[in-house]
Amino acid sequence: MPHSAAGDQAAVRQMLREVLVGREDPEVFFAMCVSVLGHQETRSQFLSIIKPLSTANIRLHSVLSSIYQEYFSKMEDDELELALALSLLEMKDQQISTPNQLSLHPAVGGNASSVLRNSSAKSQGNSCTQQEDVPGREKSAFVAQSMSGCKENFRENQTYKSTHVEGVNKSLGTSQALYVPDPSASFSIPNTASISGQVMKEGDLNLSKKPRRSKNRRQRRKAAAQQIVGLARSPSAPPPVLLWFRRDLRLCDNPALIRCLELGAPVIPVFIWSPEEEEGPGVTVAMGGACKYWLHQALSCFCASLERIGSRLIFLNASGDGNKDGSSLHTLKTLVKETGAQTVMANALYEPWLKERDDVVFSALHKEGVECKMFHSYCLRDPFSVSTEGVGLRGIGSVSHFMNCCRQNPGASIGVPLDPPESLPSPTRWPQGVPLDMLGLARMPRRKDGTIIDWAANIRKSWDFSEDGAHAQLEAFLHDGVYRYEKESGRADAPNTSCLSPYLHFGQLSPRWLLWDAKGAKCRPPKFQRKLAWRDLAYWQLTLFPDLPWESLRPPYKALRWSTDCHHLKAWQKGKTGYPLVDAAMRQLWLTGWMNNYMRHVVASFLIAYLHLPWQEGYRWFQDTLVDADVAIDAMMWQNGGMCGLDHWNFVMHPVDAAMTCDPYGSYVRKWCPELADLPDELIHKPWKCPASMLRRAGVVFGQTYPERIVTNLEEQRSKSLQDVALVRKQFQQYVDKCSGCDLVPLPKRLVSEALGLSHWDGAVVTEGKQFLLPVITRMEFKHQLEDPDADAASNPYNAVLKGYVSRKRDETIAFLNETDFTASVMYEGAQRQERLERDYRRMEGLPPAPSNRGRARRTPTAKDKFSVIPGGAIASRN
Ligand SMILES: Cc1cc2nc3c(=O)[nH]c(=O)nc-3n(C[C@H](O)[C@H](O)[C@H](O)COP(=O)(O)OP(=O)(O)OC[C@H]3O[C@@H](n4cnc5c(N)ncnc54)[C@H](O)[C@@H]3O)c2cc1C
Repeated sequence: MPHSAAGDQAAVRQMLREVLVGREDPEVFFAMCVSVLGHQETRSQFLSIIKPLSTANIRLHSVLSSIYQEYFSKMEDDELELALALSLLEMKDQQISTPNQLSLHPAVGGNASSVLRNSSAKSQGNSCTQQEDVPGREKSAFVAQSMSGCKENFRENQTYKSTHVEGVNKSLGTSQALYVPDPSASFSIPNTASISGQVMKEGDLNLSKKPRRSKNRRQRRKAAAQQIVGLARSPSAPPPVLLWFRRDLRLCDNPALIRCLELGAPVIPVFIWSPEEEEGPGVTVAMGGACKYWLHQALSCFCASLERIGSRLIFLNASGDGNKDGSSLHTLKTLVKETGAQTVMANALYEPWLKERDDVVFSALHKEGVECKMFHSYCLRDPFSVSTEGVGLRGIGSVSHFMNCCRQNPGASIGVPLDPPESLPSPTRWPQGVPLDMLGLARMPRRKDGTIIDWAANIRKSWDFSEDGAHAQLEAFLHDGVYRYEKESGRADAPNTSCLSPYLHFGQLSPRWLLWDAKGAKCRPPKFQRKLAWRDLAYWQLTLFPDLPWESLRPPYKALRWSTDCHHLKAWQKGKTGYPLVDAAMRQLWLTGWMNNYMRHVVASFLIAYLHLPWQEGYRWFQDTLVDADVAIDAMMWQNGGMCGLDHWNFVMHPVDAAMTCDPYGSYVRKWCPELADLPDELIHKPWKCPASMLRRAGVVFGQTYPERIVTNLEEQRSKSLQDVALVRKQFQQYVDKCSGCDLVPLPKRLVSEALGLSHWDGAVVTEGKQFLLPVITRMEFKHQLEDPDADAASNPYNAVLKGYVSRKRDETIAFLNETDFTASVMYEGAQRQERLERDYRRMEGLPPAPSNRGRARRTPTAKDKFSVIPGGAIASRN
């Protein structure tokens, strides 16, 4: 495709429209202009290109003008240095391009650096169609793509969707439709990350890098362009930057990482292991066994990713040799001295004790002349900036209230996900770290005979711990599970949820990236998108109530009579309660480090409402065994389940009724409790109802092959739980609102200030020790129970035990089925015996098998299937 200046300008205008609709950043756009038009032409034409904006979008016009001014106000010297750096880069690039590649694609002669430096270089006749065929030559393809008026190829390659935006086109003086790129469009990008005056290493050009999903290409182009801007701004070799990785183990959408690149300095990625700091002041079990194991694997994968882009990850143990105070601050100070770094960058964490640690570290380093920058990316909203202003406190704790707060006080925009860098400039000398194994994250216990107990073998089999694994999981979900998410995310027997929680927890996937992809997917269940709001809500609550992981928020509930039966606790932990659904879930947790949300509700209800064990026990076990154990989410959920959080679960899951809904054919139970595999579907969730002959045939012996139930009278247990709550509410009436009957919770100072309309906490108004009490969401059955604390649960009209069926009619049917299930099971057994005899007879006589009885064939569950519907009412609408 011949090159034309008109074509270049058209491509630039096209990009400008992208900026206007917010799909591209002004800085990126400017960098594109430089690469497409060249230095001189950008200098002479840029202002006229953006002129239409001076009336249509004054703000954007002024942003672009100032970028232009800043760039061209650089002194001659800077430009010379930049040119030198780029030509070194170009030389190196040519050296490592194999002759094969060049001869295969003779038309591809230039690269981004030469184009940047000299606009004439771009006229070497690149073709858009060549881009995918040129391994390691993406720079040229990128330039070709953005230039030459190659609109046809441009569209062809990118599957553009036509979206007409009249006003915008008008302001750009064109009648053309505005094209919005399909997120799945493919782009090639330049390999340009280097620092001025520093020769790139081979690894920096990343020729061998596994191509990422095509969906990312547009964004990768953006990051690369940002690097161009960075290059232009940092002409001399600066001291290295310490990039402090914590729970942001990813290359994609990592603001601190991209910001480092923009500085144009060598980057030293470090990871500091400091378990005491992680744990914080209370009992958080912030890094349980499964999490540590995941972290170890994730660090190993991330280290490999960094190596692929020419860098590495330095591991440091805060309490290692020579670091007596065992702090991250001490470790960083030492590192600053050793490397001469003058900047430290990181992405923020929001656990209050970690934020406090970070504040201390950054202010101490700052005092020593080190520039420190913290970026936000762990949640969609910075939890410290979410405010109730304009919304009030009514309904606090619910996700709807939280979303209202975010809507009312939007704060900084969520923005567009950032692309991964293609390379990372490395320092001339790396500091010394320790091997990853030395952090002791994946250390396994040993038996007396010295052999290792590899408890993580199944976890290893179940997960891909890498960032690529996260993206593959996301993609798989958006192609399949997402279509069933809205109605069937509660199914235990089908993978209908995203299984992304550990990746989100360790920052291998950013919530913004997830949101962006979920919004771009064909099927966008609002329920799924709300899940990310739940996640943010948990962090917000933790910032408001730092005691969340260990102390009940509702004061009376601290006095609840909890059971101390450690046998029950052990049985629950090991999946030996005698209730197949609970056992299956707890065994899945132990073996894989995960279970879905519905199952977490089931086992939590069982622990709290039926075993009366304190919610903190559940929280701690989850923290130790979940690979996604997250102090904020786990604590919020267990507090709510434990009846003392800001919100109440308005339901209790019955271990058998829930099973009929989430595992109607028993396949989930068969998988995790194989000793029950031969029981029929109808009775697999209640083996104690099986006739002895059936148990015998299935090889089930209670107390031997499968445990006896640890509690038998569930209704009685439930009533006791309800009565206990009524008792403490009666005892601590000062925490029950007389008008509404709701529980009252002491408000944290931050919320008091907001309620009083103070923009900052004012010590003079909100005095220490003075409690402000707020009525919070309270279960109807608790309010009712207060009238007659000794009444049993069955007589409470608001009884929160979910039957697992949507309508009353269904409930009645099931009640009937429950009553008759023994008779039914005996009849079923008779029919099966008949079938077996017939089968044996035919086999003996050499007859073909009997044609299958169509009426009996197992149906594939559908949305209309009574078992396919997750419980309605409370849980469906609340999640
Ligand atoms: C008692 C209990 C304890 C829990 N402990 C944790 C925990 O330690 N860590 C954890 O990540 N989740 C926890 N959850 C929430 C939820 O069960 C998991 O996030 C979910 O099962 C993870 O699977 P997924 O990625 O397939 O979820 P999806 O349904 O696909 O949701 C996508 C993402 O949204 C977020 N999310 C989903 N549900 C919730 C929720 N209720 N609250 C906050 N964020 C949510 C998670 O990050 C999840 O990965 C807990 C739930 C309960 C009932």
